[in-house]
Amino acid sequence: MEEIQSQSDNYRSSSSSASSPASRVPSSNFFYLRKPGSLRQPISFEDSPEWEDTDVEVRVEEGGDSINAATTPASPSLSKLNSGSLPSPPLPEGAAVARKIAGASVVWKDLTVTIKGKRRYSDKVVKSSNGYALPGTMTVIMGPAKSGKSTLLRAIAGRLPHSARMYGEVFVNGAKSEMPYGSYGFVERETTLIGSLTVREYLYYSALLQLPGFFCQRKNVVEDAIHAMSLSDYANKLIGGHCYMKGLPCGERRRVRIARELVMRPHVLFIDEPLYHLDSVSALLMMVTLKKLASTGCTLLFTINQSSTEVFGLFDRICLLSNGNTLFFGETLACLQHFSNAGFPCPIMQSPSDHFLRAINTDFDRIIAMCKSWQDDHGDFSSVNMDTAVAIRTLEATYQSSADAAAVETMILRLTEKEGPFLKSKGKASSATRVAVLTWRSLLIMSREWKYYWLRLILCMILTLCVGTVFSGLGHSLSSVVTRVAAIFVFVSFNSLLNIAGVPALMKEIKVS
Ligand SMILES: Nc1ncnc2c1ncn2[C@@H]1O[C@H](COP(=O)(O)OP(=O)(O)OP(=O)(O)O)[C@@H](O)[C@H]1O
Repeated sequence: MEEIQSQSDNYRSSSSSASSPASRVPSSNFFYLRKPGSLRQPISFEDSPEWEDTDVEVRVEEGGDSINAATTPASPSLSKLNSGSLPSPPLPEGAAVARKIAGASVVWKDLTVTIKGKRRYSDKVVKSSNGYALPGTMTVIMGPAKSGKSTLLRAIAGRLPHSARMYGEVFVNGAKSEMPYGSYGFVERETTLIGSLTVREYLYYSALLQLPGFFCQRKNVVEDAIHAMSLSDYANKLIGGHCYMKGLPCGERRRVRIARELVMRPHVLFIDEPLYHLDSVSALLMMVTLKKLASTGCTLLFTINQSSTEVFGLFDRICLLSNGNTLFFGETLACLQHFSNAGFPCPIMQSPSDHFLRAINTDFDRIIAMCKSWQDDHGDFSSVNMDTAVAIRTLEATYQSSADAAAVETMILRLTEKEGPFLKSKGKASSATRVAVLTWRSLLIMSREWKYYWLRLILCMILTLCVGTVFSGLGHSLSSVVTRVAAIFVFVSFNSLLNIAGVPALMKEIKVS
């Protein structure tokens, strides 16, 4: 402990400015952070009056904060869906309504995950993690690469691979049951999109494949999803990105993937790395859009490797992981205070997320060792002048004995002491509908891609001729050459036909749903 203390002091003195830890926590204005304890979202399902899966129209004042009030244009669908409540007075034309989704409280307790390698189960990838995500909030799992972020997210969502073993408990609305189909959405880091459909078409066909009911009812959920993900400007554009078609920008493609899950109107949305490969502007736009979505009541839980200061300021709670260990869980501003208390105050002008990851990412040790001679000549190029392993141990020990950890336990107890309403399954599209959609969509795609289809077919024929020549040159009999060539021809053209028709992507969708 003495070693830790001396290292902490060493770190403190090497940091760029300000001596007292408390004074190092930047003002909320600087980091766009709200004050600790100022979250006013419902803390459990009981506090969420709109539990049933209905929409509530809320008048939005003109000039209201667009981040804090998600608005959708008044549409007949909303009033129809709201039929269980008293009829509301007609809204003026063009008036905006804020849509309320009943989020669900998600709690994970003592969650540990091991993954089976070639022979045996690995060391723990996630170790005794505790935390919770509440309706109307954004909770982020942050940490360096390979720290177990995606594994924790998958474990909470019940999406671990078969090779993984999970210990501990996950509660949804206080109950230990699995989340039924359609009550939650999970957005993978990379999912296949069908390039020759427009955004609207893609979402429409996804809705048809995923939801039961009539075709016309899907239009409303699709329009809502487009609006929620700020995709209105791209709704009629081709997704593209293959067969020489110009694709949508990376940020919009990510938002389309999220919108695809939103057509189910999930209570909880899990997203693995929503900012993956996004530049800073697209990342901010993505986060503002997600913040808007969270403000409608949905519970958002996602992983992030790193973020800018502005983006960091939008998060409500943070779960900081390093090598599977939870170094902090709580409100974002409290995390800054936690680092400060442990002796790692965030230097002025440094992004909190950069600072956290700098302090806990062991890869930096290697870089510093590599640059040692250069560093001697040019002074310290890093604000953290301390063994990362020691920093991790210090932060973990400080967190375990902190009031933050105790507060998390109390909150978990509160959220799990009573079972709330179970989430209901949304039902599935019938097999007949799926077959019809598959056929119709494949025909549509082929009609759009026939040019590329024939191009591939011609390429296949050239390839076949070349292969045939090689075989003939090797002295095979004519009949066997013809047979082989025909087999290759059929195989390659069938394969390209399937690819073009978007069948693999569709099969994946059916499998997931
Ligand atoms: N299916 C799997 N099979 C074997 N090992 C796995 C599997 N999934 C994860 N791991 C291992 O678990 C550890 C944590 O992986 P995980 O993907 O959860 O980390 P991460 O923080 O999300 O990393 P990144 O940001 O790089 O994706 C890694 O060492 C990884 O190799």
